[in-house]
Amino acid sequence: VALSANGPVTLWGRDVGWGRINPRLPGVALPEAVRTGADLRAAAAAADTILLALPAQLLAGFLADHAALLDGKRLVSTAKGIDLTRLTGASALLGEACPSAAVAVLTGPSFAADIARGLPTALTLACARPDAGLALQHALSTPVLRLYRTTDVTGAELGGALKNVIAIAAGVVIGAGLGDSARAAIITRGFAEMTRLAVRLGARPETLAGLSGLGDLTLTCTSPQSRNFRFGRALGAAEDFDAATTVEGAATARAVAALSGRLGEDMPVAAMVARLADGGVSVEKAVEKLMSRPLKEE
Ligand SMILES: NC(=O)c1ccc[n+]([C@@H]2O[C@H](COP(=O)([O-])OP(=O)(O)OC[C@H]3O[C@@H](n4cnc5c(N)ncnc54)[C@H](O)[C@@H]3O)[C@@H](O)[C@H]2O)c1
Ligand SMILES: O=P(O)(O)OC[C@H](O)CO
Repeated sequence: VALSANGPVTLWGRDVGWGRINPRLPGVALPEAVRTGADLRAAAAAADTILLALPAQLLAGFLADHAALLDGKRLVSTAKGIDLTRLTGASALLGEACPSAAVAVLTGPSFAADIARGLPTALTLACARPDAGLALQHALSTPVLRLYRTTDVTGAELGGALKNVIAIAAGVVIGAGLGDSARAAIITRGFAEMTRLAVRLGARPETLAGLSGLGDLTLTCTSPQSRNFRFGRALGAAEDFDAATTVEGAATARAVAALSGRLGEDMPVAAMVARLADGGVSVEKAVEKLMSRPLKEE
């Protein structure tokens, strides 16, 4: 919807039979410049830039089926997670499956419903190739969608993935009635964890402090529009949660636990989210464990 401000857009999906209004975006009709129902092969062949809006845990499966159609294109992933099997982000999966493609990630604080309504939004466009990054920044920015550019793909991608884990923790805090002060603590200590792991994996710290890290962390930890926050809130309140809803932070917390073990990095909040999401610890015990860790310098 947003990108059609810049020219024709083809929307491909397995389930676009809903016509011009997606029931998941009520009140937003697709502009005329958006064409749906296309054959993927023909749509991919005609495109030079392709946005892939797939959850992180499903991207590898999609690429196994369709990578040949995508190679050589400018590929932009919106996924915010770490693949649990390979312990990598979307850019590595895309780079491996499509070696001749220019790979980028589009990330930052942005609810689909806000963007579709044309509300002003600022995002990070990360691409290791400066020329392709500059071209994408200009091709994908609109009067209400402002893209900032970086070559730090690792930092941008990890910020977007790790904020979902911390958002679950923030939701747990609110759902369990632990208060706004505790939420501020979990956001801040969570941000320290995010930065530590990302820098260890090659990210620049300033990327984590930008839209893709701190910006998206702030949004996701404070808004009930966030699925990750709502999932955590349900966990904290011992309420049911719709298992069909995509909650990237749950699988990513498990991936972070595996990565932190491999790297010897202490990630106490992420480790606790992984255990909470798996039902391996009660909220009371998780809080007690986090609060009784040895006292240390900030
Ligand atoms: N929804 C948002 O507001 C938002 C905002 C920014 C980033 N993101 C990120 O974008 C990614 C996708 O999010 P979403 O909200 O669209 O997820 P979603 O799970 O709600 O939708 C994903 C869509 O992908 C389809 N899909 C899954 N596997 C497929 C396959 N093999 N072939 C074709 N289609 C397939 C599903 O049918 C579904 O329609 C996530 O990583 C998310 O964190 C989402
Ligand atoms: O609904 P969430 O928690 O997946 O968050 C959506 C976007 O990542 C917010 O930037």
